[in-house]
Amino acid sequence: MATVTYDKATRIYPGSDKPAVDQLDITIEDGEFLVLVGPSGCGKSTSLRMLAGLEDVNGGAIRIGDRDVTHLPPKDRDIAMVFQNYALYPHMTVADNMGFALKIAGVPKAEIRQKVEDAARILDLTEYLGRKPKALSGGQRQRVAMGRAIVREPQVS
Ligand SMILES: Nc1ncnc2c1ncn2[C@@H]1O[C@H](COP(=O)(O)OP(=O)(O)OP(=O)(O)O)[C@@H](O)[C@H]1O
Repeated sequence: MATVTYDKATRIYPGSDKPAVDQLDITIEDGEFLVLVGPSGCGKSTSLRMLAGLEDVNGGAIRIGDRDVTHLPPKDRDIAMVFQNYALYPHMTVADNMGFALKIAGVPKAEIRQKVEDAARILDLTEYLGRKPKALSGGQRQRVAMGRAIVREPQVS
């Protein structure tokens, strides 16, 4: 894990005259669990998407540990994120969904199986590993999306 720093980070969407996120200044310490609370449209998702590299930062900077990631592409940031719609692959089982990023990264099959089984135990998903997402409840789908983030053991999740 690592410290995450927003240093007056600002996002102005093209065509908008008002920042969606205006000089956000916050440090999230290594191991700290932070919840962003605020009214709809106040900029919570935009703030997370800036950290993940899915939105341009138009002012200020974002750092992960000592690295300035402000202009790094998402793939170089070592971040995992769970999206609101979970973005699960409908044709894959729960186990394959959870292990997919590791498979792409070339991790050996036995190691993937072990990591997926460990994450499934934590998330109470063991009995669903062979199911497809359409046969799961909303909460179970959400936990699969979390499992997919956990198995990668990223620096930030
Ligand atoms: N792609 C976009 N283009 C232009 N404006 C956008 C875009 N995405 C979000 N916004 C605007 O930026 C502001 C912040 O949106 P954001 O999605 O970060 O809010 P939020 O706090 O996560 O809201 P919610 O709680 O409803 O999910 C809103 O006014 C929204 O309309």
